Amino acid sequence: MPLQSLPLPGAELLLDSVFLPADEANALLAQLTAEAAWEQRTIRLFGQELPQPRLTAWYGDADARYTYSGLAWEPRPWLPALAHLRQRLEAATGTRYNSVLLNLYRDGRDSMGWHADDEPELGPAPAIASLSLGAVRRFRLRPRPGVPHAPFGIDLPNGSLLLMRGPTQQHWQHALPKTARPVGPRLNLTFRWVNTAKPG
Ligand SMILES: O=C(O)CCC(=O)C(=O)O
Ligand SMILES: [Fe+2]
Repeated sequence: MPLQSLPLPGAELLLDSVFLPADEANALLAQLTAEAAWEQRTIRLFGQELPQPRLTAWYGDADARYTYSGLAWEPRPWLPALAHLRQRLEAATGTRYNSVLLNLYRDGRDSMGWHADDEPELGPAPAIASLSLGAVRRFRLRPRPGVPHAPFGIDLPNGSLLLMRGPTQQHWQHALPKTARPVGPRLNLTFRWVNTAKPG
């Protein structure tokens, strides 16, 4: 299915809810859950070190170093399955990516808080290709001040591709809230282009 545009002011948001067929998405979920180098990193919040409520792993080209939520990330070399997905996503979205952040939400207690992917390394209008595997979770968006729109939510099913690009990060924040519903694991991959710092 082609990417469909979601009409949000000040955003360019496109969704293909069946980018990968279910059998392929299920196989990838199992493979990446087993193979990725998962870590539970800590974040500093109000002077406290707290474990992030999810597991993460970062893969990319060797020079794609990145600072995210105040944490420095050294990319691990591409796993074959991730390199293959990168090619497919580059073809489907017409954009290049040099890294991918994997987030594993083990159950409904795992989550990601409100943020925008607006780190300087991503540039002013980053294209971020977000592939979801496993349990359906609701992805929420809320406008930053000045954007006349109510908060917005979309369910991201197994195998779906959400593309955020253009001014989306400037005008909107997003989050993956916890849910009290009993849900299985969900693995999300966000492919990004990180501008690499050139020495000297
Ligand atoms: O899990 C998701 O759908 C969102 C992940 C996200 O926002 C991020 O990795 O920056
Ligand atoms: Fe994000």
